Amino acid sequence: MYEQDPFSALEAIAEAQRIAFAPMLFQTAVCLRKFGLLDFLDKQGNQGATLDEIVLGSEADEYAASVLLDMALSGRIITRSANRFYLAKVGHFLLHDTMTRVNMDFSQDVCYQGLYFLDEALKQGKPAGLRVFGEWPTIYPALSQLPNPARESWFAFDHYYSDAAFNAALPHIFASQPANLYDIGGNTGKWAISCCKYDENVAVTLLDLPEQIALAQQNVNAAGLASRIGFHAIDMLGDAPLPNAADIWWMSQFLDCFSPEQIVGILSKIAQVMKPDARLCVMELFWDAQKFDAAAFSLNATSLYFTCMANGNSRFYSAENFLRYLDMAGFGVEKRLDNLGVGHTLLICHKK
Ligand SMILES: C[S@@+](CC[C@H](N)C(=O)[O-])C[C@H]1O[C@@H](n2cnc3c(N)ncnc32)[C@H](O)[C@@H]1O
Repeated sequence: MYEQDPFSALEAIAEAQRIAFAPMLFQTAVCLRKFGLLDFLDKQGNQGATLDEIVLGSEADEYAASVLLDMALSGRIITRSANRFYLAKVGHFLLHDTMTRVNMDFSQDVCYQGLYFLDEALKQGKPAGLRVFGEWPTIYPALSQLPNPARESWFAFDHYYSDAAFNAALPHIFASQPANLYDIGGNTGKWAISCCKYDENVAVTLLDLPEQIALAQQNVNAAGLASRIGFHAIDMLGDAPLPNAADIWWMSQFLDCFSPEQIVGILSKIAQVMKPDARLCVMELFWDAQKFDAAAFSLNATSLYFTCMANGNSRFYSAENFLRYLDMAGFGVEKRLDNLGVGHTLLICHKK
């Protein structure tokens, strides 16, 4: 992957301008959606629309519509012929594709303002952009308190990616009929609830930071599963002893919240206490395990969210590096399943 320079000189200088003006193109796309221009052009279909018709059919006045439409032409979001504008394929996906919408909302609502501080975050190893929302050392204790729309967009992004993979992972996890499952970094309780619905005999314990547990508890109570899902408030980076009754230690999109040293530290502590026949099941997104270039691009872009907004020292890893961390912590990979859901990898591991 990424071994060739794919562009001619002319293509490369054009590409460089797209990068130089990337914020303008991005904000144009956000506004085209927000002011209803994409929606209107979509409804117009093959008929297209003139500027006057777009002004009447959207929330943009003539000036706003005209600057947005011109940039949208250059961004290949729309086309124009004989004074009529038409939605192009890129515009269609910006409007209708759930993954694109979730990614754009996350970029705009969670990351955009804070990313200005990326250089500071890189130099200090701290999430310097998080200050746009408040004073926290990392985003994790702040998740349930983030102002909207940042909070909603954060959870929509997180769930969009894990939900699809959850369904695909369930049969693999329950093949060994675990009686006890720990959901480490269980967040809102979605996976814990899915497990209890999938297998009526399993008991789940959700381990997360205390701030996060409160939110998960509400969801579990609402699902009527309070008797089967227990909670254990814990900082996995701290010294508190770990419980050790699990047959499965499940971690989904959890270890990407940590630096390599922290990952090896957390996994080593688990290896020390886990039952010999228990399994560690890690579901992660690896950029070098993706089928599509756009997926690797999205993951590498999201790593900068970890740098600037989340904690300043974590990322989406390559599978190549991550497998080394598992090995260093004393785990062997028994089974690797790529391309679950939207590009997840499930690693079923045993203690060596
Ligand atoms: C990206 S979310 C993953 C949520 C969920 N497992 C999923 O797949 O959608 C990471 C979770 O790890 C939790 N977390 C982060 N740092 C933690 C720590 N030091 N100890 C325990 N939990 C932590 C966060 O509160 C959050 O719920």
